[in-house]
Amino acid sequence: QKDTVKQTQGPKIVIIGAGMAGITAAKALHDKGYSNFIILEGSDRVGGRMKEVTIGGFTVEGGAAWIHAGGTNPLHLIADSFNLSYVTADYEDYIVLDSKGQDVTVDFDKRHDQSFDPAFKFYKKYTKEALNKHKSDFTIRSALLMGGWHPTSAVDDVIEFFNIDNSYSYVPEAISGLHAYFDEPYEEFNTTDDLTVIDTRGYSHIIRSLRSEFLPDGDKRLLLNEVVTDIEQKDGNIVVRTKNNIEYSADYVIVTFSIGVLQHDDVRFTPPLPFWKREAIHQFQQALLMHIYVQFAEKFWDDHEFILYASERRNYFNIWQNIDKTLPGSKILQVSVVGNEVRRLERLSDAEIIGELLSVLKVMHGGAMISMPVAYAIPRWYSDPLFRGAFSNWPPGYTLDTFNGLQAPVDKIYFAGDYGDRFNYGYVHGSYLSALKVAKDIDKCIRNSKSCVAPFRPIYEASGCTKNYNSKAKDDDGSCMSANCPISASVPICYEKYNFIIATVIIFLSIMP
Ligand SMILES: Cc1cc2nc3c(=O)[nH]c(=O)nc-3n(C[C@H](O)[C@H](O)[C@H](O)COP(=O)(O)OP(=O)(O)OC[C@H]3O[C@@H](n4cnc5c(N)ncnc54)[C@H](O)[C@@H]3O)c2cc1C
Repeated sequence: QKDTVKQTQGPKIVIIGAGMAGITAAKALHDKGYSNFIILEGSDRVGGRMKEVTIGGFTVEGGAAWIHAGGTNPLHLIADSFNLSYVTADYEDYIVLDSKGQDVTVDFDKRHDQSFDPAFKFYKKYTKEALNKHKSDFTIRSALLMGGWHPTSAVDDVIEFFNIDNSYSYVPEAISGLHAYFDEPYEEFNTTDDLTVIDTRGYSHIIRSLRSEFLPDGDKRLLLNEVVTDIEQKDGNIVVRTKNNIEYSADYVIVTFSIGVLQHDDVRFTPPLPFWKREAIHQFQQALLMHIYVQFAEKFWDDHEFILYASERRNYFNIWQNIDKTLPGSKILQVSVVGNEVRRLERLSDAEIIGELLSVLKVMHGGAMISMPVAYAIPRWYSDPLFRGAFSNWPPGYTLDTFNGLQAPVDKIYFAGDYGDRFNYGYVHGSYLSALKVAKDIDKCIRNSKSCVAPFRPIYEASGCTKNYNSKAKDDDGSCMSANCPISASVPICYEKYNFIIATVIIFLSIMP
């Protein structure tokens, strides 16, 4: 079965993925007058990493759960237009328990206010200065150390975890100091609020609502269960092939699957993506995060919104959220796990995970007997080949130039997703903003070929090899590329081209008396 979708009106655009980015891009193109697009989605639903799960009759969020930075955030405005229910998250409403079940909130607050907070403020100030002075990147850990924060106890660890790992799903050693934005989204959208979604229709209600504004139910331009395996550029055309062995031809392709999927090479690009693009993809990060939900017959825990566990082992079931507070009567607890711990847990069986959780809850509650949960939900994003993790993150040393390469199209293949906005990466609204930009770029390009995004060329190539640079060069065909050029040379020279001159000079010198 080959290419059953015929070109009807305007250039053919294939959008891969029906999460926030894919649906937003399709809607933006529709709003600009394009109808000849299709959306290929590998799973059986619209929504991507916004996915509700039902536990004991209550709807909770297995993926994205918050609108980070409400205010004038366009996502917040969209949520309101579709009457999404949410409450403002209260990060000040917490209790801290240690491994003897003692309430150590006072110690937590003291260490936080006297030592962590001043160091964190130093970090933020230092970042602004470092950006202004074009200093090189550093890790959050190094800035905290410079600010005088030296964690030495389990309480210190949980202070750090709640404030940093909990936002970025990475340890402070593995997050870019220059580009980890703590304040910027809130300044941009004039707010201090994060909004916790509590809608029985799920957070993904807003994607389905956006979709229904331009794609009626049953519209053949949205195809579910179509896992793309290949994207091939052939004779000026792009062929998108799926696991079902169907080929879709396209003039433009918008890739919206996660940076994790791109990194795992689940989709083969022919010819392979250029080296600068592969660098940009593989050097970025896909953070790992797991929200595990457990429902009990009786509520035995504290009423605070967050219950923090000052565990002797860092990143071991440290952050518990009291869902009973936001969904009264649900008797549900949620625990967040990040990073390598997610890799370990996703390999365990549900029973093993629940066993570990119960042991921790028992310790936190002073050895109390805790009965088995009546229901649970354990979403596994990392091991799902359609996601390969939770959200994108900026690693230390990753430059703005490389980030620009991450956004750049490769010929007529465009990339949109939560890695697509400098100040809002990793968020649902990052995907939204990125998709709007890509739709605009494609529209401009279609209307006037001179307005297409200029081919990306990394700075390191531009500085080393200007005259003889060949953008079509392949990595291994011996063509004149940056790798063959002295990066810091004031006069760019590519060795291959000048090999014969060098050889001639050597022969001449060797035969000189
Ligand atoms: C546990 C967790 C918690 C999070 N918490 C928050 C939060 O509170 N707030 C927030 O703003 N963000 C949060 N995020 C991040 C947020 O969910 C994502 O940034 C956002 O949903 C990404 O949308 P997207 O459309 O770019 O990508 P996706 O939602 O991943 O959509 C891409 C789509 O592509 C499909 N796909 C993948 N591979 C293929 C293929 N080969 N062929 C066809 N289709 C394919 C996928 O099935 C998917 O539907 C969280 C994520 C997770 C997992």
